[in-house]
Amino acid sequence: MEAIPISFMRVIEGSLFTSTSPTAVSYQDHQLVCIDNSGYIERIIARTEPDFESVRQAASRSDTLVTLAADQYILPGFIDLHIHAPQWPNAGLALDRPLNEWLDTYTFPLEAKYADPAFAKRIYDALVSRLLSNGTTTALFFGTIHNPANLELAKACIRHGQRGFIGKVAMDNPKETPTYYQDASAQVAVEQTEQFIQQLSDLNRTTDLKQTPVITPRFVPSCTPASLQGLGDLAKKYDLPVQSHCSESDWENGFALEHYHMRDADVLDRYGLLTDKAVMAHGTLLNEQDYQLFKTRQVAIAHCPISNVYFGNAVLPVKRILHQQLKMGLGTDISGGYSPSLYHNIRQAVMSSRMLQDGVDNQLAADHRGVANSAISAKTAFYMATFGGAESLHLKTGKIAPGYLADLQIVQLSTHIIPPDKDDDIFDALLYQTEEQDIVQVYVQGKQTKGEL
Ligand SMILES: Nc1nc2[nH]cnc2c(=O)[nH]1
Repeated sequence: MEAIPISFMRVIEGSLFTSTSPTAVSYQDHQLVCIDNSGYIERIIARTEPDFESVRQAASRSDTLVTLAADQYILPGFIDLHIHAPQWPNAGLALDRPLNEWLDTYTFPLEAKYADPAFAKRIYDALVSRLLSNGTTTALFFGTIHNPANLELAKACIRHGQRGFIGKVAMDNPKETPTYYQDASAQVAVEQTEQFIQQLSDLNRTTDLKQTPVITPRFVPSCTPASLQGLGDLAKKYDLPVQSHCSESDWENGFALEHYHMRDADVLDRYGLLTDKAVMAHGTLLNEQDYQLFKTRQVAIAHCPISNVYFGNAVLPVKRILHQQLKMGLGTDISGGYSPSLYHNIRQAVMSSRMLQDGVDNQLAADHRGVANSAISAKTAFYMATFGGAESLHLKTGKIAPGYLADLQIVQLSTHIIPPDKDDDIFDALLYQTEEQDIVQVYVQGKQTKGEL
């Protein structure tokens, strides 16, 4: 009996790299990545398998075959685990100011402009397409306090084909937020968060690419105990992800100690905001006790290495934290970080970790200068940008394997006149050299969002 040909939505023929652990990457030469009609990878067929040729020919006949050039590679799409969508127009501005001054003079005045949904639509359209163009297939976004603008962000994600996790920002503490940009009360902050949950649920009825609402207390200083409590209750009621900033700076750490006589993480925990679906940005000043709390609650950390150079007051000890098996992904933190590219953040994560290991004060003896055993490899940074982020968001993506969502980027290694021949060298060259123009195609749930359509 003749085998019934299986029809795939798309078949991509090429070589791929995917993480297998926080320190290892697998290279698979010349495969067929077969994507089913729901956007999942159904099979990966090696050239040595008996039906490689028949599947390839069937895909070619049905015009669903994409064949890569010899210098192109398939990588998982990246997950930006911390990004402030409204801050995109400020990328690169005022990074020499301290965090609280930067917020007051640059960030809050810009975010207040999103009271105008037309302004929001213009910026969010530009941002979402730029992120996809940089290989980011999923993003965990902070929005603003305004729901019409937050809905524009969700609609931009759907229009361009990006998976968004989106938070209506809650900030109701009148002492730490400007009158022109604050929730009128804790009740308003919580009610509008709940309203946004309903609005996204309605919007999701119109699309296969679901957008997820996220409970988003900006950070402890901008919220009152009443809003923190109300938001913790909502997270439980709807079983939703939570995002906030935690121990990002000495100032933020000091605020919790002064006002609550507790550590920043303990304040969030008191109000039920540290859950297994919580993602806390930065954490540069978390201590060993905080790591234990995060481990117990299964909280993830969004490491934002470029931003941390400006606002973090310390280098996050990524290797130590991953060693304790905490979940961790990578974020751009636009506009605390100036770049929309997770490639740039991968590089900075490696560089910062090496500076942590060697130390920075040249007047100290070598054995007192740094923190031993801190350097991470590009493989570890890649793991965070892919599988680490996916795991933090409970998503079946970030890996190229059967059963995973086909969120993929096709990258061209065009910069080397003499291309490296070892897999490890090709991988490093890709991570260190890729810029936006080298990402030739991007797929989210198997649907193409960048490249010739
Ligand atoms: N980096 C950063 N930290 C914050 N803490 C509170 N708000 C912000 C923000 O917008 N960016």
